[in-house]
Amino acid sequence: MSFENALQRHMQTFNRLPEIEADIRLLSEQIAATFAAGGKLLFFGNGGSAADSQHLAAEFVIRYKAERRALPALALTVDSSILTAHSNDYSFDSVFTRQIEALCQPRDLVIGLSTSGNSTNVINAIEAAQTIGATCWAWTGENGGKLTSIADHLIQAPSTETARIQEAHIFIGHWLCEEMDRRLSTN
Ligand SMILES: O=C(CO)[C@@H](O)[C@H](O)[C@H](O)[C@H](O)COP(=O)(O)O
Ligand SMILES: [Zn+2]
Repeated sequence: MSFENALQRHMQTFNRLPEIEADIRLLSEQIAATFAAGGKLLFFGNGGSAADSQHLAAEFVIRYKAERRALPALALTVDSSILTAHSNDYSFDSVFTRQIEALCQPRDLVIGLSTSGNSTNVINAIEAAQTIGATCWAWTGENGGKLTSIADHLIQAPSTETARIQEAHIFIGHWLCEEMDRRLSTN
């Protein structure tokens, strides 16, 4: 794909983000309510979405732009001992499920990122979190895959291309951080 073509596809995806603005705003309200109630955010995904998970968890725990209190968020993609022990002894399909069982509480909000919507370890972890009673969001592409019929709520980035979907996901994540700064800023 040429540079111009990639940029055009990126712009097309971003121009369509207002189509899902209501979903993004609902998530923002739910995240604020989760923090207010003493709950935490749990992020997970594979590959680029694993990177997005830890990137966003860090923004909440450390800071985005404004000074505000530390916000509780965890990425289930970062502990190499947990990831390797579970995958070696059990299965990669349940690598996030085990951590959900250990860490997730009913008042938490779970965000599983999967551009295809079909990654088994993401699906299994969302189902485990639903059993616990947490609120479960899936961030996918516009097709949404299997997660469309499983997650409680969806952010369906308006593209079918993995890279463009990931670019939209990180934009949405940053806007959510922006919103938490606006609500909780102390300066
Ligand atoms: O970053 C990329 C592609 O841009 C890849 O690492 C990509 O995230 C991986 O292939 C993932 O395994 C794809 O999984 P998913 O998004 O379909 O759940
Ligand atoms: Zn990537």
